[in-house]
Amino acid sequence: MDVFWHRRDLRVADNRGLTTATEDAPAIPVFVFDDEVLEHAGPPRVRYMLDALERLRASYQTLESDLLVGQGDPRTLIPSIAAEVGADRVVWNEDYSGLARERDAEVRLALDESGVARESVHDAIFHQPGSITTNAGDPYSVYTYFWKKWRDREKPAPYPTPDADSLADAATLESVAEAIPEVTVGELPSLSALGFEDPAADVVSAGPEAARERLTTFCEDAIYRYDEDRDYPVRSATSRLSTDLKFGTIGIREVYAATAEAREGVGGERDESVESFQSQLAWREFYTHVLRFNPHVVTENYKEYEHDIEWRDDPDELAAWKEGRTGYPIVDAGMRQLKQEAYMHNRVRMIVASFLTKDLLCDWRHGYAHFREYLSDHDTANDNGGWQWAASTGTDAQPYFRIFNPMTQGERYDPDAEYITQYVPELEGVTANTIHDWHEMSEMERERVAPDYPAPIVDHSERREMALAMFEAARGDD
Ligand SMILES: Cc1cc2nc3c(=O)[nH]c(=O)nc-3n(C[C@H](O)[C@H](O)[C@H](O)COP(=O)(O)OP(=O)(O)OC[C@H]3O[C@@H](n4cnc5c(N)ncnc54)[C@H](O)[C@@H]3O)c2cc1C
Repeated sequence: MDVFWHRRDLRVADNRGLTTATEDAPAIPVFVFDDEVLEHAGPPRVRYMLDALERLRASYQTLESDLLVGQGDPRTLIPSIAAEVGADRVVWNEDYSGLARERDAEVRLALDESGVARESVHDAIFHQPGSITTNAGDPYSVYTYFWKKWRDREKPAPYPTPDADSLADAATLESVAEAIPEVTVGELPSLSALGFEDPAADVVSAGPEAARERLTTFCEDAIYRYDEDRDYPVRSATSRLSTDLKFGTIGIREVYAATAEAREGVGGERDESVESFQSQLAWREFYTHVLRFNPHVVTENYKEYEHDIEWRDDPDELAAWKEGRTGYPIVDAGMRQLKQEAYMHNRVRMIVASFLTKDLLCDWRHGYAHFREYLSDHDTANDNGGWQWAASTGTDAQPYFRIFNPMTQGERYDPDAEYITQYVPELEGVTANTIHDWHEMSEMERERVAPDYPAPIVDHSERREMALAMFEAARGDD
């Protein structure tokens, strides 16, 4: 018998590790609530994860099996479970963050000591770290070159769902749960038992069925206007699959296969649009590779500057940003979408991140920590990549003087201020032109049209100059 250890792959379909584990012998599926991982989690993600686990268990039940659920340290629990069932092998899918890799190395060691074979496979991404490199064999630091190679590599088809015969029966799982006190059959702790409050946000529905529905709906229509519409937050032109991909409730091969099918027989702009979506999947893999080879980026700048960047870090300005009351409408709308939906549109993520780092001159680590707490799709690699890109400390090929103007960004990507007024009710009924001119209006005018909405907390042009000076000092420019 093999043990299959679920982590960020909460599904039975298109799961490479599960296919590997069920190849020669029936497998016993296990999930462990790891205290160390939970320390870094936020309520929206734990909510999604518990719901996804509920559905994972149901999938196993329809296959006449069940899910073993443990709580504690996988370094001891996984070897105990393996010993209890006399496992030939423990199998899992790779996780690429530094914390996960350290833990997995220790689990490997413990299994080696107890003489149980173990195997980990690459599942979450198509092309494993180290497989797409420069001609000199180094990992890419520039996305464009990475993308070209990623695009041209063959993409494997989805793995099949295992059948009932390839899984341990429920009675076998019961006997393990009876023998190990930290393990139950499928019993999931409540959010509060795990130390989390109910999230205030409306978290996206969890599990493979919901993910598949999002994928199907996206591939019917929005994928063909993705290239043109993806930057406009009100146009609903993106897939909303990020939380599903983070928890692996849908496999990357299944996602890609659906996009490849959508591409068949279409030409011109529709074809380009599908490719544009596929290139976002490549960004996800690019940042995974960056994190794998640079685990320090979680806390340190990816890019080296001559001197430390002297961030300003004003606590009141940071609080105004977090609460969505900076007086820059598109920024405030984004920050409020985050709190309401545990999600924010990509264009707006770029705008709020640029605003925090380049207008408030606040260290990207504060923004990253806030996103980590509130996003349901927080993913160390993507979140960190996004923040460091915006802060000019990351892999961006553009230099530090890429500074978004929050007013023109709002005007360009939300011309009718529909997104803004959806999340900033104080501006309801105010014309789009007035909203986009908010920074130029007199105090009296602002008071007249929207008395409850704040004046801009900083002057963008002044702050832009300060940001340039801050980066030039860090570069050691005269
Ligand atoms: C400051 C900042 C923080 C971010 N934090 C995260 C995060 O924690 N988790 C996360 O998944 N994405 C993050 N992103 C990337 C991007 O904003 C989200 O992936 C996207 O908005 C999710 O919506 P979607 O699923 O509808 O995306 P779609 O546009 O439909 O894209 C499909 C998938 O491709 C991947 N993807 C898309 N854009 C990117 C990107 N720029 N970088 C990496 N992967 C991408 C995601 O898995 C996404 O689900 C961040 C971006 C920025 C600028």
